[in-house]
Amino acid sequence: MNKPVVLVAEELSEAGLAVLGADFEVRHTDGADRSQLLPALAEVDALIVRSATQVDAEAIAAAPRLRVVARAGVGLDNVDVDAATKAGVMVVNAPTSNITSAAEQTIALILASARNTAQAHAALKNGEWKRSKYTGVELDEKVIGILGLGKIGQLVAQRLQPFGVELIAYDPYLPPARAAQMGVKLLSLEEVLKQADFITVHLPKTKETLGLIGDRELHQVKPTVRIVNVARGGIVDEGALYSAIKEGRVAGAGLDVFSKEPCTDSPLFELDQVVVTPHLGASTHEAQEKAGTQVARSVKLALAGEFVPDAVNVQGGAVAEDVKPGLPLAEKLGRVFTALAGEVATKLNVEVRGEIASQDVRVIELAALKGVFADVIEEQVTYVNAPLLAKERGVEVELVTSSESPDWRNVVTVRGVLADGRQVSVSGTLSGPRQITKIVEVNGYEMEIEPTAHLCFLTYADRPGIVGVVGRLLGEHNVNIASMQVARDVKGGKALIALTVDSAIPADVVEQIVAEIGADSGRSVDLED
Ligand SMILES: NC(=O)C1=CN([C@@H]2O[C@H](COP(=O)(O)OP(=O)(O)OC[C@H]3O[C@@H](n4cnc5c(N)ncnc54)[C@H](O)[C@@H]3O)[C@@H](O)[C@H]2O)C=CC1
Ligand SMILES: O=C(O)C(=O)COP(=O)(O)O
Repeated sequence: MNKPVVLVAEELSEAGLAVLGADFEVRHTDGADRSQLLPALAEVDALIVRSATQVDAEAIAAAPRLRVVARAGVGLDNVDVDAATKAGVMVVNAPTSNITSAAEQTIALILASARNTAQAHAALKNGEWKRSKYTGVELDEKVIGILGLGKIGQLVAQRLQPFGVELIAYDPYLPPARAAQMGVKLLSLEEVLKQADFITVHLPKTKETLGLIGDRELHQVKPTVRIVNVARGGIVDEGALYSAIKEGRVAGAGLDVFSKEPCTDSPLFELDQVVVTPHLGASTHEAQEKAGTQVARSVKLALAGEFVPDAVNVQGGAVAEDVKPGLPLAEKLGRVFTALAGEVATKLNVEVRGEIASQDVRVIELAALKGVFADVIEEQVTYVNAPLLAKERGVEVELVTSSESPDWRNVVTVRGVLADGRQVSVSGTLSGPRQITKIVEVNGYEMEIEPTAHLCFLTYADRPGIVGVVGRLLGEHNVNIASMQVARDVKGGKALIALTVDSAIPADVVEQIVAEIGADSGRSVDLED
């Protein structure tokens, strides 16, 4: 069998490559070069990038086999997560891998900016001993304004505390009590701009944050303020920053990131008050080793079809061990449901009853949805896009849980209402020590059958002679019956035959059976080809 192909589009640590091991074919390309990237994507199952590769809708469309995009770092602004989700492609990052490195780089730039370290260094190496020109400022007793008090912002706050500073922050999504625990006062953006002697940016680049610190904001700051950006270029508008420094409205800046990268030519580089580094926040051996190994592990899990804790576009939390066996069961029930319904339901309930219901079972709902759409949609259906497919088709989905399960330890039911008001349901369980998958209910009829490769369900008016007719017709078409169960509500009422057979029953044979026994419905289900 061919090994899954992992395309590494930017530098990945040796440790990361080692985690991937020999089970994958690892290919390399230069992700920043579109003419290399796009053709290289044609056959890949996984793509690993850092910040220089644009994983946009065009790139995703160029990768029909792609199952996971892994960002060996934090920021996902170079990955079109919505386009990936639509295509059923999982997106993962390594959310803690480089945060210490980014925080340390921030401290370096704050201090370098306060003490003119880089400029003095360059001058001295150029033979100039200039002491008064490079007189700086202390951090002691200064007010530091942190924009974005998330993982990196918090590490920066911790590291600045011993300098004797006052910490304030702007982050409307963080509870003030959490900030207070860290000795940080949460304020409005305007207040932070007004009060801060240093401003350090730790926001993600989003529609809201792009240009957040622009001309208007830079007219509100103290003229002695120094601004450090180790987050993303463009959050602080570069043109506005240039004018503010030029006009003496801002004292200096430390920049690790730029609106367009690589950036080797910028008006900001002409200003002596500006110290710059070429996006080095995550460039330490430690961060790269962590980022590489974390994403390699995620890629392995994703390609093995397992739950990936760092996935950013899969709903639900971590999957408990005793919930995991329920996933293939729920997916099968979803497929049987759609085969029984013959159409996509307008309303779906995924019910989980029994011991596992006390856990987070949202992933069972996802698995059921994946099954529901698996045989009716051309594109790949995954845990990632299944909820989106339901939403696009206007299917209302609800997860119902209960710890009560009278007959079985755990039961999963997929129940739906069709456009004409009909109800369809199918329930299953994992039975015995070997956890054998069993269907235990179809449309209200109790039964116990194993959902093997080929199944058939017939509903009809209970009367003698039906089993014989079904057996004869299947025999005539060389379809061997593996098992058969008959269930009914009351004698002479509605009955259901559930069959497992050794080969797919052709559609015309099902029609013939339905016609001969006058069945209300006949549905064959093929879970494997
Ligand atoms: N220079 C470099 O090499 C590195 C840069 N980064 C950048 O740093 C950013 C922050 O990373 P983390 O702290 O790990 O992320 P995080 O998600 O832990 O923190 C971001 C914080 O920003 C806040 N926030 C989001 N949108 C906001 C808005 N519109 N207004 C105000 N606050 C908002 C959130 O509430 C959150 O607390 C990343 O998105 C990435 O772009 C990350 C690592 C290395
Ligand atoms: O992790 C991040 O968000 C970073 O900015 C680091 O980017 P990089 O992996 O060094 O290209």
